[in-house]
Amino acid sequence: MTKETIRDVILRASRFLEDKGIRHPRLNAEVLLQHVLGWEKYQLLAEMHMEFPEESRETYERLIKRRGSHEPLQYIVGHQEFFGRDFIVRKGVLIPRPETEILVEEVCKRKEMFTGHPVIVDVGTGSGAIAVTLALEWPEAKVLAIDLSKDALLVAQENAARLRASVSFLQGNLLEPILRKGQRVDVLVSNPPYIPSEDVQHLDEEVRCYEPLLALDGGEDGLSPYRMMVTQLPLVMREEGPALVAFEVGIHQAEAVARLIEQGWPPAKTTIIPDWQGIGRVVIGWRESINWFC
Ligand SMILES: C[S@@+](CC[C@H](N)C(=O)[O-])C[C@H]1O[C@@H](n2cnc3c(N)ncnc32)[C@H](O)[C@@H]1O
Repeated sequence: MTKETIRDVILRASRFLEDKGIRHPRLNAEVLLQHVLGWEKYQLLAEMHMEFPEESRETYERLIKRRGSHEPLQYIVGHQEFFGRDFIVRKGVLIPRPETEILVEEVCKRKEMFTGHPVIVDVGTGSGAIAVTLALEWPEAKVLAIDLSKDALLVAQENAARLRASVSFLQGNLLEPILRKGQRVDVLVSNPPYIPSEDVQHLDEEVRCYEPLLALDGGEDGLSPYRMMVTQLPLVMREEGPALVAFEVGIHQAEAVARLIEQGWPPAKTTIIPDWQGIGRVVIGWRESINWFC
């Protein structure tokens, strides 16, 4: 009997994944095989006609079955790239999304507003993608990161350690740990749960059945976490000097969140940053430096 080549096995796995309704089945089949064999993409392409290594068959078929049940690829391989760095992810923590890179980019663009060692807080840190990236991209800053979920904080701490980022992690409800410490901050950044409760049931199976509900459900209209945080802005933002708030928001939420910031934290100005599809994705609120001697 002729043995199967790597290409044969990939094609069979792709067909299986396609039947299960997985988007980009071939890419998924290849990435999972690279993961099992510990190979780079170029090695896989170069060795397509090689005989499939029998000792890897059981593991590969098990992973393909998991993917066929719509478990996210990132949970199976255990990592996701964010802002050019590799982050560990596993069940219990949201997989960082490319849209969130816009949030980080917009914060980094505004570094010049601040001098010295500004205090940044990332609320709902999840895998730590935002906090760790900001700590590495803005080394002068002191970065704090909060999450309600112990599981998320464990992953975030692991990511900070692996990527050698200096971040202080706190467990608690939104800004409560900061209020408890009496800490004032210069920059507040957050990608909170923002899906309206009713809409959670309509999310893709991959998200709905595998990613943590705590990371998704933003209450009745999806705006509850913003409302809570905005109410606390006057108590947590530094009283003088420049200050910045940057929120990632869901579809059709940008205007409402901008109004919440303007009303809850006068005299803040706001701007909305669209994503690549033109959807308002990031809301920035800022207060310029107040010169009390003018
Ligand atoms: C949408 S995820 C964002 C994760 C990560 N920052 C990212 O952008 O990939 C929201 C995060 O907020 C956390 N969270 C939800 N409710 C919270 C609360 N009341 N206080 C603190 N964190 C909360 C969740 O555990 C989750 O990690």
